[in-house]
Amino acid sequence: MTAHTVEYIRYRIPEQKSAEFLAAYTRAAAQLAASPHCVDYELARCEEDFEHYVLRITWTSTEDHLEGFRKSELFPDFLAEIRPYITHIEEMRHYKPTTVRGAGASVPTLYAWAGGAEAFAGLTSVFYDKVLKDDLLAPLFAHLDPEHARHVALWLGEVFGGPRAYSETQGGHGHMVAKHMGRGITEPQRRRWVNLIQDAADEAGLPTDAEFRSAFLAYVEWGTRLAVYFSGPDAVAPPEQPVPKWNWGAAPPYQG
Ligand code: HEM
Repeated sequence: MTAHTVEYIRYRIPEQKSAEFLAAYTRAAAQLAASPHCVDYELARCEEDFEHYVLRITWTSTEDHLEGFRKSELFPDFLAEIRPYITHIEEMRHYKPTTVRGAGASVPTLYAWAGGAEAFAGLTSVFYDKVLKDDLLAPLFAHLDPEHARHVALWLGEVFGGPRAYSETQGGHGHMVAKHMGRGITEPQRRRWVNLIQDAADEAGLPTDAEFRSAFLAYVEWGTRLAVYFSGPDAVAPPEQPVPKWNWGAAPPYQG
């Protein structure tokens, strides 16, 4: 369960009022957009019956909606726009999302886009060949488990939307974090890791499109900075949590 609350407001608006209703909500939406308590909103119109509309507003919590937004200086302007339509409301209630949620397959995962398990196995094989020849990194990996490259490939595959292979065979997020603890990774070593994995991505033939590589690098930046933190003297092991999931972010794949 997330803390977020989804408010659904169902309207039945007579056809002759629909243009002014939409215009009023277009203006009222400015107050939602300005509210730190509002996560997102969407007004949808029924395709089968044009008089039906559903407004979905995700609030940071029910209390934030009722005590935050409704008592904020944004609310009077919001209410002034929508007041004429209050009598047309058929339902206005708060809902809590359940665990049944997810994304469909209309956008391929980064894992599928990269080429699946084989692509990540190729990447980490090239990468650790480089690591073991590298002056800054080789000392850190002096006692490398021969299975290491394969484990990291499973990890990356899971992070990028592939099967839960690392969680199911290696022990999940906590196990991966523990592998870095006490290793005292320095910033120059982290940066070298970042550089070498990008060289390896080129050599292993991972896709070179801007969208894939920017998402890939964003994860590598995030993950390596966490690795440095967890390897340091002040690290506190996190509570057990699922392997992070990385997605395309602001630039989804170009599917011309
Ligand atoms: C996105 C960044 C990173 C990822 C995804 C990653 C992934 C992993 C994983 C999955 C393991 C455990 C392997 C296993 O279960 O056998 C591991 C271990 C390790 N990682 Fe990382 N790592 C990252 C960053 C770094 C960096 C920046 C360094 C050092 C410069 C580093 C050094 C190590 C070392 C020394 C081990 C232990 C190897 C051994 O077992 O001997 N990692 N890493």
